[in-house]
Order: sequence, then structure tokens, then C-alpha cells
Amino acid sequence: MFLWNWLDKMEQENIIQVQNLTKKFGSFTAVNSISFNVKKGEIFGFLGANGAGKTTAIKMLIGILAPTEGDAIVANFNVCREAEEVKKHIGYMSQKFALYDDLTVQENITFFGGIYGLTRKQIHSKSQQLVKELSLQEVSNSLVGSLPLGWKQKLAFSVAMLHSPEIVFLDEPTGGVDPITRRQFWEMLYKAAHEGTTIFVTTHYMDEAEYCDRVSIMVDGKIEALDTPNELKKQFVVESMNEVFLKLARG
Ligand SMILES: Nc1ncnc2c1ncn2[C@@H]1O[C@H](COP(=O)(O)OP(=O)(O)OP(=O)(O)O)[C@@H](O)[C@H]1O
Repeated sequence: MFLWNWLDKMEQENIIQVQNLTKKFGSFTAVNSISFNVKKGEIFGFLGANGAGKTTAIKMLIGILAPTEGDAIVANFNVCREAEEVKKHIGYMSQKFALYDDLTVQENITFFGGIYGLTRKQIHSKSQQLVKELSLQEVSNSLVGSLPLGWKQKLAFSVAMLHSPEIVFLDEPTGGVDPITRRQFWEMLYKAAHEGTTIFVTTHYMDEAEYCDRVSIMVDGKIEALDTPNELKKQFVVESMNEVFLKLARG
């Protein structure tokens, strides 16, 4: 009995379960039968060179792109059959699509709060909390387009977390900012993970790969390695994730 409870618990802890997930565009296979699990509260780094298939895989996991084959369960919902439920339980932030530059900080929070189904009261209290936490009091009525990139990214992450999702998917969230601002961004990720949110993040910065609990490395649509940064370094007999990445992703 104890064993079954324990096995059950281990099973429950996988908040993302991916089985042979595949995406073909015509005759080109962008994601080639990938399988892996992500545990609740984990910071999972999803790495790969440009064009490896990361964004395509994320789009399937957040329920906006139908897989050609395979399946995935995200926050207990099937990405093929229950895509709308998946969307309600996750947050998403990408470098390319985040906030509206021509809306103010406050307007962006109100807008996305509405999209995520928060009540006016919830939006009001969340936005007060968020503006305070990010020290945005001075600029809450400024257009987001006028903010430095690092501020925009922190705000975009907080907005993706407005509805307290179980998992947040971050596609290159820190592109183009300096190491200190990236470090501050990662402190936000650690805090969210500590509070139980699962973080699924892609990055091209190998120092960030070192901060992840586990890392997968995708090469030409396939996952070629998956483990903790320390285990990967041991496996490839190197000192840094940068060297692991170069050995694997760059051939
Ligand atoms: N809608 C599409 N139609 C055809 N090919 C596509 C489509 N979307 C992506 N691809 C191709 O699939 C491959 C994987 O693209 P994807 O954007 O998933 O890679 P990525 O690992 O996220 O790369 P990057 O780090 O540059 O964002 C690329 O060769 C891309 O050109």
C-alpha cells in the first residue's frame, strides 16, 4: 500500500509528461518524437541551437499547435484534447510577444488580467502588488515602450504570472539584456519556483543553463541529452554547460 501511495505521488509530481511528441511541416520534421517529464516546481532548461525545434515544441505544449504525432499532458490536461484547459493553467512569455508597447504599465496589467479571466477586484489588487514589487510606482502610467528592456522583461514575466499559473513557459525571456539584469530576472524565477510554480525556460545564455535544476539539449528536433547541469558536465567530461552545448548542439 505504502509503495503504491509513493509511486502515485511520484507520478503526480510530473506536471509535464511528454510522449513521442512530433511536429512535421510537410516533409520536414521540426520536432522528432521527443519524450520527457518535468516535475512540479522544477526549473527546466530547454536548450538547443537556432532552429533545433524548441519554439515548435513549446507551441505544442501550450496548446496552440497540434502535434502531428505523440501526446503531452500539461498541468493534468491533454494538449490535444484539452488545449483550452491547458491555456488556463499556464503562463507564457516570449521575447517576441510579450506586452503592448503602446499601452501603459497599468493598462497592460489590466488588459492581460482580463484575458486571464481575473475579476476587476483581483486585477486591482494584483496590479498594486506587482507595481510595488517591481518598484514601478513612478512609471505605472508610462507607456511600456518607453521602459528599458530589462524592466519590460520583468514586467512581462509578472504579467505571465498574474493568474497564478502552475507552469510558466518562457521562450528566450532574457534576450538582449546585460548580465546583472539577467541575474535579477533569474532571482524572480527562483522565487516563483520556490513558491511551487514550474518554470520551463529556453535560453541561449549558458550561464543561465547552469541555474536550471535540469536541462535538456535539443539537436535537429531530437532531445540528445537531459540531466542536471552537474551530471551533464560529468557525462561530457567538461567544466561548463557552454562546453556541453558546444560538444552536442554544435556537433
Ligand atoms: N510554420 C512552420 N512552417 C514550416 N517550418 C517551420 C514552421 N515553424 C518552424 N519551422 C521550422 O522548424 C524548425 C524549428 O524551428 P523552431 O522555431 O521551433 O526552432 P527554435 O529551436 O525555437 O529556434 P530559435 O532558437 O531560432 O528560436 C526551423 O527549421 C523552422 O524553420
